[in-house]
Amino acid sequence: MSPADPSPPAPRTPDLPTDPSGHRGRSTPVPGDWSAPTPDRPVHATVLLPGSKSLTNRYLVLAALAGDRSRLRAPLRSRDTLLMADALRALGVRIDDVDPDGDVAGSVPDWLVSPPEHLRGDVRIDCGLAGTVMRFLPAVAALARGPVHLDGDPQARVRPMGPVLESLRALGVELEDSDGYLPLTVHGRGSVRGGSVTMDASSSSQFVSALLLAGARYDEGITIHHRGRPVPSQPHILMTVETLRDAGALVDDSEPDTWRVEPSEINALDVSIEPDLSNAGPFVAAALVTGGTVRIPGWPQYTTQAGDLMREILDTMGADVRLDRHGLTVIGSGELVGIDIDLHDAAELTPTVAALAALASTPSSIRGVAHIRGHETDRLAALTAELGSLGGAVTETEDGLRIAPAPLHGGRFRTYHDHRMATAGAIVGLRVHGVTVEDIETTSKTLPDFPGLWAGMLSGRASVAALSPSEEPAR
Ligand SMILES: O=C(O)C1=C[C@@H](OP(=O)(O)O)[C@@H](O)[C@H](O)C1
Ligand SMILES: C=C(OP(=O)(O)O)C(=O)O
Repeated sequence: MSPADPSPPAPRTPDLPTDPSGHRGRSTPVPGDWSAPTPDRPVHATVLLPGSKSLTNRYLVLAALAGDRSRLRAPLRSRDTLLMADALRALGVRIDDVDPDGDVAGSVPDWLVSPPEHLRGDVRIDCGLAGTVMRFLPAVAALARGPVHLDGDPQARVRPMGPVLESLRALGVELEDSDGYLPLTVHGRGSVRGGSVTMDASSSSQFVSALLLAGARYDEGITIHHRGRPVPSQPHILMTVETLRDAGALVDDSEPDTWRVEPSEINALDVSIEPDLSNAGPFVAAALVTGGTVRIPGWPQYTTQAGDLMREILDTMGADVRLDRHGLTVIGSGELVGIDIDLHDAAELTPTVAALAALASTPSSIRGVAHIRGHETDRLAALTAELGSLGGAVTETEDGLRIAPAPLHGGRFRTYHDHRMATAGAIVGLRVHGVTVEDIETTSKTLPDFPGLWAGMLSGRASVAALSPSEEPAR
């Protein structure tokens, strides 16, 4: 549990959910909306999920800064990782598709990443709405030779970046920003002095990860001290530390709120990317909601992914959850109870847990996630508005949500350019007829073809294999 987590600095102009008609409650479906399927029987499926966004983008950055060519096996190819790859290509990194070794069913090409001798400047980088791109790349761009301009989607311009930018300045980097936000220009000089810096990382763990990932290549390495309210999403910092160690960097994370990376070469990597466990959330949730069975092959037995917390969440909310060396199996009983949980360490799961909570038979409380007001949208306001518009009894608190049981009805679920809002709408639709989701394509931020995967899970098509009855784990 994290200590009380009142609001960290809010995004500049929060993308507050407002209905253009000025009305709360049911809004009318719009042509092009996605009709969330409501299955008439329990789901029984094995779902092959693509790689982790967070691991793919960390390994891409490290491979770009390495001394030799790296191989990323089964990387995620979604908007966030393709933007990262394109940004690194613009800086002079070569990234080629190669066939994976062996004929692995459902596999995607590997990436071979060849770093240039020097990163080049005079380039423009589109960050889209990717926190990992907009936060990680300024620290990399500082090593380029020449100016690097970064901008993104209109919603990206309100996501906080100030602490990472101020820290770079303190480490000797020249940059022009928009008062702590995109757009910005980093004037790369080919090297960065580095050293010690104190920052407030209470609005995003990505500020710490950004400096750590590039810090081994700074002349004096980097030491980061955090001062402020607790840093959220801490498993993501451990992920950064472990990926750096995979690349041979010396990292000291033994002191709370302090991280040190020694200056060193970054070794070439040959790594397999784990499936994305946060993206697995809505799929394993389907077992709980429908009283079925969903199996995710390749769910790691050890991981730094925050999404691994789904196992505990589903167990608490009523599922039978089994992890073995083949992967994860979640078996729903038809019962779905509420949860009282601090999601400070796994904040990106909030929309999934909130959707489950709205379907639960007892009340729920989600705490410790004030900072997700600066995620893709103000997720606390968005979830309150959208679950509420379907009849949900949702109260926004200073650092989370309280959700009481209430009969839900169909209606339009707006998504605010937020992939996890879209998948939250899909979860509710599993049990509530007539839910339509606005802009389902926004899921492509971290998941290629979510509608296809979802339909496949419900019907046994595509890259999803229905379990034969003999394979079904005993209840
Ligand atoms: O470093 C990363 O890959 C991420 C860190 C977390 O960000 P916050 O610390 O801003 O929550 C997480 O929510 C995000 O989805 C991915
Ligand atoms: C917060 C998220 O993304 P980002 O990496 O853009 O911060 C998320 O994926 O839930």
